[in-house]
Amino acid sequence: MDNGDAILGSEAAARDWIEATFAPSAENWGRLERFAAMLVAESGQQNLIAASTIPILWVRHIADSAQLLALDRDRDGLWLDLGSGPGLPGLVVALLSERPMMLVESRKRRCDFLRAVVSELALPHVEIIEAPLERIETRAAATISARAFAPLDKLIDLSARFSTESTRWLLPKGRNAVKELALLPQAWQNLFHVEQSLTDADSQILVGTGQITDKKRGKA
Ligand SMILES: C[S@@+](CC[C@H](N)C(=O)[O-])C[C@H]1O[C@@H](n2cnc3c(N)ncnc32)[C@H](O)[C@@H]1O
Repeated sequence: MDNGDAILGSEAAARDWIEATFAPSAENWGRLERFAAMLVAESGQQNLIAASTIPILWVRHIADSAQLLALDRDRDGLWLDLGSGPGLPGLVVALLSERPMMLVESRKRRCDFLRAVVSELALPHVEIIEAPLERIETRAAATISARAFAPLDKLIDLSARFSTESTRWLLPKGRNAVKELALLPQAWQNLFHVEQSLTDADSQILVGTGQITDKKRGKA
């Protein structure tokens, strides 16, 4: 992916991009369609996605999530999705790859939805942790994603303990990506670069590699 790639401007373009990029089997396409339908249906019951985004679900949520997997291809190991909500991006990634996926979400009702999807779509590689991130056991994550979870500084404070030297950070940050990055200590900034979002011309994704420690913040 580079800045020359076109922005996905329609639902058809989003589906085509997913097809071309991940070549999902017919069974996995069916699962992805089912997840999309469950997401729309459940949005009538609880506040999962903005109603205005339902007509553009494949661009705004499905491809927007899938593009993170495209930034982390050919790697394996635990993927930790923080503040997963209805499974964005975590469940989309889990539907397009076999990476072990851990979804961390503190709200019970959202976790009920996640459990319903995992059960109906039979996704044994997905684990749902219903708890505040602050309270979960530390484990080494190969990839950490977080979409609309917290301001960058807070997000990193909460999640640094899951990182190792090889952790890939995938943090969609909308139009404030560069500004938020600039507020971090320089040594932390150095781990990241900025990728253009494929789904929104105004949005960017912070992509990083490495362990974040207090030493890099400048503390002893
Ligand atoms: C704005 S939503 C975004 C959900 C999803 N990532 C998306 O992009 O649609 C943020 C989610 O983070 C969850 N959350 C907030 N603080 C949390 C914490 N400390 N630990 C775990 N989940 C948290 C909320 O319950 C909510 O579902």
